[in-house]
Amino acid sequence: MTSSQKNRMKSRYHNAHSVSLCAGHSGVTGGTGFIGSHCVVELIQANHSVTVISNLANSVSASDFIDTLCKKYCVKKFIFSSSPAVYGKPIKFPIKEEYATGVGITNPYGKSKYMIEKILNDITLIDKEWKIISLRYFNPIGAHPSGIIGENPTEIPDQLMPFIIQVLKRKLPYLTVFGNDFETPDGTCIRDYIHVVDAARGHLSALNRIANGKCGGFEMYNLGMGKGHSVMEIVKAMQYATGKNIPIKMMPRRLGDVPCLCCDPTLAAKNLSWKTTFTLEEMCRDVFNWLKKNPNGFDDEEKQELKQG
Ligand SMILES: CC(=O)N[C@H]1[C@@H](OP(=O)(O)OP(=O)(O)OC[C@H]2O[C@@H](n3ccc(=O)[nH]c3=O)[C@H](O)[C@@H]2O)O[C@H](CO)[C@H](O)[C@@H]1O
Repeated sequence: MTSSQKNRMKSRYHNAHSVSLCAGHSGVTGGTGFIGSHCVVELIQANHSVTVISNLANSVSASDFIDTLCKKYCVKKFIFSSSPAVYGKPIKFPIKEEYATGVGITNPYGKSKYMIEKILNDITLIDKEWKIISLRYFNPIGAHPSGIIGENPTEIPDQLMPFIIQVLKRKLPYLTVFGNDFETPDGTCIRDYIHVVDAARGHLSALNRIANGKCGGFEMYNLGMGKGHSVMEIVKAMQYATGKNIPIKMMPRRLGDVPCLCCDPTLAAKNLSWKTTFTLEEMCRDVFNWLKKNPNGFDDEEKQELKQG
């Protein structure tokens, strides 16, 4: 991997973790791209092998994206980075793609994902040239097993694993556990965690489906292990992987958190020939490996590269 390729992967990782999962797709044939979360947009432009990454936060709406960017670059086939948040507060588990979306969504993030999915679905109904796969990936954690790419939180993170990383780095004194009174075995929320490499593989599988002409229009897939782990199980697994104590402080529930989000990944297995390959232990192992190799995140490497000119 050249240094510029590595930098591109890194910048995607910094922009939004969902977009980072797209790393390594620049070899994909033209006309295919991704819309990541937080309005980070990547287009892989037909024939020119040009990757345009624009952080368009707050400056572009979904309809602007379609009307201007997609039409301008002739991109009618892409992967949309969606979220299980579109399911709102599901009543049945594990969650299947056919379950209702849009009902009881507890946060604006989930609402925007839901609305964009609806717009994209409509587009594929009107114009059959559009082929869009929406990937609802559950909770991606981990790092590349090489230890070259990993999560590098710079501020106080909102999400669980980045927060634990900051505690392990002693940048934060303890992990705040949001609620231990949920209707789950240990009272803490259950999520379906997947390794970032599995999530990246899911993108490749989805791209292959589109490239092979098998995508019927707008399709959506759950990317998850099909097995949930509670916040306390994640803490214990990280303690085991690192051999370090992770201090915790119990706090009230966080607004919008649902007790359990755990998927049925059968459809992805059937249509995308995709399933997870990493265990929770391996996710934690790779986070720790990344941390050991990069105690200052990307900072040291960037300084080194600057020195070398
Ligand atoms: C509301 C929201 O934006 N949901 C997104 C968030 O899901 P989640 O809200 O499930 O992810 P998260 O990592 O923020 O939280 C996971 C679990 O850990 C708990 N927790 C989290 C942080 C912390 O400091 N302490 C703590 O206890 C939290 O209450 C939850 O039960 O991220 C996912 C990807 O990773 C998806 O993109 C979800 O759509």
